Amino acid sequence: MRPAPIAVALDAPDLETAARWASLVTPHVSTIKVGLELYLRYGPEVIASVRGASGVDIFLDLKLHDIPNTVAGAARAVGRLRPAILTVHAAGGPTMISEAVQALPDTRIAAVTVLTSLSEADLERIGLAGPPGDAVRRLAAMAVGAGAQALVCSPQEVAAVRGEVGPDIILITPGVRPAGSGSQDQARVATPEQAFADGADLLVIGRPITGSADPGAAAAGIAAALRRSAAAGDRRV
Ligand SMILES: O=C(O)c1cc(=O)[nH]c(=O)n1[C@@H]1O[C@H](COP(=O)(O)O)[C@@H](O)[C@H]1O
Repeated sequence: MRPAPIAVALDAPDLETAARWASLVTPHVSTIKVGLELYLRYGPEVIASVRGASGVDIFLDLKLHDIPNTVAGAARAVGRLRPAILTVHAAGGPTMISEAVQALPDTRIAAVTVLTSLSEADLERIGLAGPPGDAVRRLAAMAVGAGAQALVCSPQEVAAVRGEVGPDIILITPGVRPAGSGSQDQARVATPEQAFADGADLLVIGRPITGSADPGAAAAGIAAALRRSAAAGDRRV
C-alpha cells in the first residue's frame, strides 16, 4: 500500500524524539516535516537523523522571508539536504519567490499564504482586513505567477485556491484536526477527510499524531480514514 499523502510535523524538543516519531510514522505517510524548532537546535544533521534509511520525502519548513538575495542564498545553503519541499512566506513577494525557485530547481518551493493560526480578527489587526480567503487567494495567484510549484493554505480555503490556480499546483494544508481533536493554536481548521475531499494534495499533521500515545497507530488511523474517503469519492490515495 502506498503511504498516505500526509506530512507529519516533527515539532520535537530533541533529536531522539524526532527520530523515534519519524520511524513510527514513516511506514504510513509519504512525508515528514522538519521545522524551525528542530532545525534551529540541531542544524542540517537533523535531516539525516529523521530520514534514516527510509525513502520518505523531507519537507523542510523554514518559512524563509527576507530580501530576494538573502532568501536565494539560504535556499542554496540547504540544497545539499535534498528537501522535496522548502517553504517561503508568500508575503516576501514575487521576486523573492522566483529567486528561491531558481536557486533550488530540484526542490518544490511552497509559498505559505496566510498562516492557519490567524483568524479574520488577527488579519484585520495586521492590516489585511477581510475574509482570510481573499488574502489567501491573492497571495496564491501572485506566488504561482512568480513560479511557486506548491502553496500552503488552510483546508478552509483549499477548494477556492484550487479554483484559482488549477490542477497542477501542489496544495498543502496544515490546520488539520481529526473530529474530536482540539484545535490548539490553529484558527482555520478542518478534518483530514474534508481537506482531502476539497482538493488538498498533502495534509500537514503534527500534534494529533505526535501527541498521541502511539504515533504510529495515529498516523495509520488517519491514513486509513483518507483511503476510505478516497474510495467513496473519485480520488486515489
Ligand atoms: O508551513 C507550515 O507547515 C505551516 C503553515 C501554516 O500556515 N500553519 C501551520 O501550522 N504550519 C505548520 O504545520 C504544523 C501544524 O502542526 P499541528 O498544529 O501540531 O498539526 C506546524 O509544524 C506548523 O509549523
